[in-house]
Amino acid sequence: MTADSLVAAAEEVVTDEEFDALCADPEGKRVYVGYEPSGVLHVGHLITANALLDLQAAGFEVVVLLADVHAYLNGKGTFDEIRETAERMREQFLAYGLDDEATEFVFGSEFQFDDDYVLDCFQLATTTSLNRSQRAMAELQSGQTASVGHVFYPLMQALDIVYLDVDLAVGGLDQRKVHMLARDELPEVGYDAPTCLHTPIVGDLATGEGKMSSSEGTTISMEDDRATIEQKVGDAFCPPERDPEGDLVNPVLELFEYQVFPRFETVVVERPDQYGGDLEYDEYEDLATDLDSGELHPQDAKDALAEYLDRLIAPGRERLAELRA
Ligand SMILES: N[C@@H](Cc1ccc(O)cc1)C(=O)O
Repeated sequence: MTADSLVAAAEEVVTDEEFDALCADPEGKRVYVGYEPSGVLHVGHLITANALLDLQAAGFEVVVLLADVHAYLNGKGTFDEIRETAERMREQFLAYGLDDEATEFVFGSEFQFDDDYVLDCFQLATTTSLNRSQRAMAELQSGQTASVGHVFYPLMQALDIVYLDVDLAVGGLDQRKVHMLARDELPEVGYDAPTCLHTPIVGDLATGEGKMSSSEGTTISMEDDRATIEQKVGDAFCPPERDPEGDLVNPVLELFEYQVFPRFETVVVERPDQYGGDLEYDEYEDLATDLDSGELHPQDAKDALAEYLDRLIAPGRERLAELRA
């Protein structure tokens, strides 16, 4: 089994050999993703969640870290607020399809205040340079001056991998520097270097630039109703042809590639008979090629994307509504 066949939306694994060895015998192997609690899941969360679903299906044990202490260190609110948000996040992950029985949800605060953890963290603080830790964090908070909390953050993230007894650390490509720090620095304090898997980052929906995020620009969240999804996707940047240089990112295609095709066997683009009738795709590449050639009109692609995103999000959206009622 390879990274590509196992996790449909993996951008890279570090290293291939280590990952292949884990996949050859996933029994009892643990994978995790950590999330700073946020009240509403959005596409960024869902892409890593897809990787977890794939790995769960392949036989890995899945751990979801609700990183309450990290969110606190990152200035995301009072500790009580963060804990409450984490609980809502858990509900939405389950509604999205993670198996309740097979998924272990852990709050960071359950183990990050233990004496051994804290002492290890301080030891890592003595062996890791300030510069390295700050650089690892820089990706996460663009333009922000690092606080002392921000340089403890990556050290703790590295130690989480050890204390959660994780074999494979999963995260978006933006977690790469933290994971590389973990690979280099954990052995300095006597622990193994973790194997890592990184999922792609989807560009902003409206412009295709940068990273789709909930704090800036346009993303799709689990709160969005059908009409909102249609409107956001309808307004999305979707150049009719792919850019051979690869500089122009098409977020509509990215969502098909990383979000829709990994979760559906076939994608049907509905079209009235006078425009050639329905199109059916088993593979992302075929859809992208048809968009390039003009066989598939961007508007029809967008309508189909809205339909499939809505199907993915609906159970979590309903769960959110129940929690609020
Ligand atoms: N750094 C992750 C959150 C995280 C925190 C702790 C971890 O162990 C793992 C992940 C993010 O930006 O969302």
